[in-house]
Amino acid sequence: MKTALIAAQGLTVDRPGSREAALTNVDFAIAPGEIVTVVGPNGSGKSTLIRALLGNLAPREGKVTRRPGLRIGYVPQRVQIEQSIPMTVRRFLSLPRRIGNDEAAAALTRAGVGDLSDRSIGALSGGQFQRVLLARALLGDPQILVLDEPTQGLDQPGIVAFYQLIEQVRAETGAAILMVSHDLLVVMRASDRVICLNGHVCCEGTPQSVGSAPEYLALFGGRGEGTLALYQHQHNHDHDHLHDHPSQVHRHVQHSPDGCNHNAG
Ligand SMILES: Nc1ncnc2c1ncn2[C@@H]1O[C@H](COP(=O)(O)OP(=O)(O)OP(=O)(O)O)[C@@H](O)[C@H]1O
Repeated sequence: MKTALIAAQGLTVDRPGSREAALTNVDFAIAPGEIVTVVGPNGSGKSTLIRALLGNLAPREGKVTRRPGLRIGYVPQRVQIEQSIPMTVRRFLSLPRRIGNDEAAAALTRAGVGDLSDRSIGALSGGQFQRVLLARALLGDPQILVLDEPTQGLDQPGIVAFYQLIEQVRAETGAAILMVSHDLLVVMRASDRVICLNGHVCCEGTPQSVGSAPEYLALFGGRGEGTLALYQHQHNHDHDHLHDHPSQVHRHVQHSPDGCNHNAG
């Protein structure tokens, strides 16, 4: 792997205010331009991993290394905006750091919402607001974009459109993408790697081809083709036949004694 932008070795992180681990012995690395999707059920430690990688949470054991001077763009899981406070999109982009009009316009255009600058934040749809958050994360020309469940609350066409946008951002800027999703089945197809978390790294691999699931293509009416993939990871299957299909291989890293309990394939 090219020199990682962010790497972690043997990361064990406690739940806040507790000596109980939210994450145990996690190794992680993301290279420049790579798209990595972290999936896992609720409470599996996805946000904890992101916070530890960003340096916002100190690990009990292990270490995190970030490339010196690394520019990170972060799209948070939830942002509480007081609807009654009148604030335009343009002004929102200047919080907390004042930015110039050209920079704001470029970021909004790149996020596909170049026409929303003067709109009130409170009047945006969920999908528009996500794009404004993305625009804000793009300010400062990040080398890596970190998105914590960015498609939460979007409908399926909205998810497809958002993933297409992210692919475009990667193509145009070369930024690496680290995306978190609680959806165990559907991931962004452009992901170079999918990491399945359940308190530890349960398994990782490439996303499965959506072409193998005609009912899924039917569901999306073709709109998801090339964008979404099913990620199958039954834990009771035979791996031997996968050697003929390298694109379908995933690697089981470690099992907890009581199993991963999230068979979703
Ligand atoms: N502020 C907190 N105080 C106490 N426990 C917490 C706190 N934040 C997270 N935890 C616990 O740490 C564990 C991991 O939580 P985390 O938010 O990382 O999971 P997640 O995979 O991101 O979940 P979700 O999909 O629901 O966002 C959970 O058991 C959770 O209850």
